[in-house]
Amino acid sequence: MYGQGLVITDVRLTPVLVADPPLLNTQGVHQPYTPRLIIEVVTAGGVVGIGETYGDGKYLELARPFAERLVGREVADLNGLFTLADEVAVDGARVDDSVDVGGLRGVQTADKLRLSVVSGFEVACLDALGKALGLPVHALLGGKVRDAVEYSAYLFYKWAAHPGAEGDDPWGAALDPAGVVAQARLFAERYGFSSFKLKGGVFPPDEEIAAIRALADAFPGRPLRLDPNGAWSVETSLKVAAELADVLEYLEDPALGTPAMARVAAGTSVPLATNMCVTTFEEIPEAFATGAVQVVLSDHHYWGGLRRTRELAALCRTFGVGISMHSNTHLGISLAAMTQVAATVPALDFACDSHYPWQSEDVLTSRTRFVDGRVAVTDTPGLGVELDRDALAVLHARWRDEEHRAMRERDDAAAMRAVDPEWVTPAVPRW
Ligand SMILES: O=C([O-])C(=O)C[C@H](O)[C@@H](O)C(=O)[O-]
Ligand SMILES: [Mg+2]
Repeated sequence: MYGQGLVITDVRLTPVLVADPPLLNTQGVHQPYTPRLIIEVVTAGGVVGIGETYGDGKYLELARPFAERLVGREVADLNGLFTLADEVAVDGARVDDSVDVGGLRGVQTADKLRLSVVSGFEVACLDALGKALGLPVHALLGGKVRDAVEYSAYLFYKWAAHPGAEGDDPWGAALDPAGVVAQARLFAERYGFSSFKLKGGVFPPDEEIAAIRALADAFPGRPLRLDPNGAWSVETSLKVAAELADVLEYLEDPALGTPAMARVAAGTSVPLATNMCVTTFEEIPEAFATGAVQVVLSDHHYWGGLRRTRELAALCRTFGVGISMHSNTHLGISLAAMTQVAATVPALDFACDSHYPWQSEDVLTSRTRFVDGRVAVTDTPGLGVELDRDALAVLHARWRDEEHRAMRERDDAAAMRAVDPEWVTPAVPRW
């Protein structure tokens, strides 16, 4: 025991549904609302630490028994979170080796499910510990090596609005090269981003090549990335890589799985990045030994938190592999967590991904700002952000609302069936 004040006396779990625009990916389209889980860890000393993670049913059913076990432990016992997680049984039906349908996030193992839950609690414990000690989270991780973290604009093909919605959303449609460039200009104007990632795998590769070319013309010399989420064959990947070699900073998950990625890597000088074939420590040896990836896009949610992200960074550095960050739909708590850990990683050579600009709603008292494409690293104790309980209540009420029950599970293919009743998740490779 370090001190009675650090003992966890209560854990609050609040699932929420967050508005999400109709962003297209190779599996379908984002639903109007997406689930997230907000975690609050309360200490005997009266400090509340906050964390955030995925909110679909398979995460909630692990988070609840995990939260019960946490009461009586200390927020400083971060290593203990992992042994505790092993005690929580994972329903075998939730686990298979296929790519996670909703999230395009690589394999779905029991361990990875557990880690995705632990990560939210680890962040909440770090926030509480930092607040109790008067230290920012980055100091608990060893200290920041930069004062701001650079993010990249995350461009999506999208419809003007969700089916049945009244009027267009503030972003409008982006379904061709001109639409993609217009969206990129909005990102550059509103947030100052200077690198751009396009979510691909939506249209035939030639159309996506044209979109990247249009971006290269509109933003000469800026880093560009294309990510079809494994939708292409090795041959198609090599063709796209050859056509865009002069403008791509990297190609992200062009083909599915480490062997296919290794074959692509062997045939191109364009670096390959992944958040699909290397998403667990177990997948690293094969991928690094075969040269399948040159950049790993970490996601602290599924790697098991901020300290595990630093372990991953050390491994990448050892093997000469770059590191940056993947992002899925997330709120400001996770953006703060990403920023705090990214601030501590020495060789962060690529702007990180963030969906945050697409999220018009948040559970914080003030939205986090991007200035010149960067988020400032705060020295405020903990994560440096504050929960807005009213906003949390509103988003939770939506989650409870029977009308939105179907949205509690993210399912991009189901959302697509609203306009194309025949739609099923496409077989891979799609092209
Ligand atoms: O590969 C990626 O970067 C992602 O998986 C990010 C998101 O899942 C994105 O594809 C999405 O939400 O449609
Ligand atoms: Mg990706």
